[in-house]
Amino acid sequence: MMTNLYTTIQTHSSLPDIHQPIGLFLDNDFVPSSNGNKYNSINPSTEEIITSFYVGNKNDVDRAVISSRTCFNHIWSQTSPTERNNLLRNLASLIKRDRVQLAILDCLDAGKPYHSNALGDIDQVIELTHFYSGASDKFTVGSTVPISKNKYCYTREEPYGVVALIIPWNYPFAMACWKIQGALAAGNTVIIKPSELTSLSILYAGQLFKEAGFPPGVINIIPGEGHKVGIALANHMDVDKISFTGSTRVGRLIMEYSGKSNLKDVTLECGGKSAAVIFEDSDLDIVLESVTKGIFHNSGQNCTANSRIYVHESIYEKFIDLFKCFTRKTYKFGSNFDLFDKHCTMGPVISRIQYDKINNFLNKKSKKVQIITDPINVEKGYFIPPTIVIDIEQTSDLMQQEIFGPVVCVYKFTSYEEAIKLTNNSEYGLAAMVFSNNINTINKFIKDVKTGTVWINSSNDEEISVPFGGYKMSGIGRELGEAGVKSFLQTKTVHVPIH
Ligand SMILES: NC(=O)C1=CN([C@@H]2O[C@H](COP(=O)(O)OP(=O)(O)OC[C@H]3O[C@@H](n4cnc5c(N)ncnc54)[C@H](O)[C@@H]3O)[C@@H](O)[C@H]2O)C=CC1
Ligand code: BAL
Repeated sequence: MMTNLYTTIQTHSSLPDIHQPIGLFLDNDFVPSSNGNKYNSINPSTEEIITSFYVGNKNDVDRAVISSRTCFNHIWSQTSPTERNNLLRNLASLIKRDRVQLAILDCLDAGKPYHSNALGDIDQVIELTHFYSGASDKFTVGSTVPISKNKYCYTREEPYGVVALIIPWNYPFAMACWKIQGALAAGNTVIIKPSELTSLSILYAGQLFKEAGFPPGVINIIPGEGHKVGIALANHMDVDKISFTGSTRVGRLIMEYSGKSNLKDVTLECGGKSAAVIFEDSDLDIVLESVTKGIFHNSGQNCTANSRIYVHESIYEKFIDLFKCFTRKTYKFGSNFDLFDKHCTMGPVISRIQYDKINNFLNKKSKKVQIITDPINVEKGYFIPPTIVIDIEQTSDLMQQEIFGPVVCVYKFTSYEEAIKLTNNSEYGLAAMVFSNNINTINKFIKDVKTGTVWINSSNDEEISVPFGGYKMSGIGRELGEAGVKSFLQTKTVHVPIH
């Protein structure tokens, strides 16, 4: 019997149907998994099945590693930086050509409002791919070190070889490309495991990698569950490097798997509980625009979401009133909760599990805590309205744990010293936002805060050309910019005598 490896996904009549691959992408072909197992993709706004797709297992991971290793040894390691740059440039054009299809898939699969979120995610990837299409001969250079009149040393920056990439569901296509493009520019072959919740856009992109001209085995895509495919990749003795984005809980496991297998290099982008600190001299229009986007964009499912807000006591009441109004005006579910509605700026959260987890956080709050939200009436879908929590204790779970939903805790402070102490009182250290018109306050905050990113009078306006990553338990290493290529290179030192 012929195995069907494609399906057609239909959306609105004004949008194209999608010719969707549903197999594993191995050696530039879509193939069934070795045991034939499939997983359903659920639309979080309707709870309906979009399609089902093949999910891999340890055998499929072994096949993928052999393919990636063979390709690395015999083909990809022989390519020049210019050839790699050209292939990435082709890829950028193809992603641009199929921007709408990719945005539709992330909209359906991850519940992203099509106009206000999904298209923007793909646009970021187009920019990123252009950026990295000039990277192979620029961010891969070593250095020359003078030693003495009889000797110098130089370093070569070399790819690891086979790298495994494990990504989450909050930005399905973007998170995949943040890693893939950098790893390829550095000259590695890659095996990517998307989240089992959101595998469609990266599978679709398998066709684009092939069309762009990447040889078979440069990019293999093995969808599947973390406890099967993820573990098999992280434990594999012939995977040279692993780059992971997701929860801190799983990030710790990835380190363990590396330690217990071949000590593969590890990059981790994990959780966050980022604080926005609003001083009394800040511009409240800028504050409102920034912190609402910083928590409610993508339904709060951002590792850098400003899920804690500390406000100076002198403007606290005023801020709460304005914040409520601005949120009501700006973050709206589409009419009939339709993600394709032009006015939709807020979607559901990803899954029933996340929906229950977020509601549990809210239900477990202590009596004195107040929740400001507008209840919604919806029959289907994992919709949680924007939720502002006040009168909350700094030590509570809501304040300390990553909720990963449209929930923000607001707390008042009286002095700079208290504000910075509260900000740094977190096991995470991904990002912080400071709002003030006083350059001295800002400079002091930048120096004192223990986070990998600081936004000044803004929040979550990402730039693909600068490093991104966390202090403390938010991770190890950096992505994006030059760092996003360097993290996929290892250094070889050469000692050169001069006789
Ligand atoms: N910082 C971030 O970007 C993200 C943070 N999270 C946090 O994690 C919480 C739980 O979300 P999950 O989807 O369960 O995240 P997760 O960390 O379990 O999943 C992320 C990726 O890791 C894989 N994975 C899971 N267990 C694995 C294992 N033992 N070995 C190897 N790979 C494994 C998953 O299949 C997925 O591809 C969220 O509520 C949020 O707090 C989730 C997604 C992204
Ligand atoms: N905006 C992409 C990374 C994150 O916030 O999860």
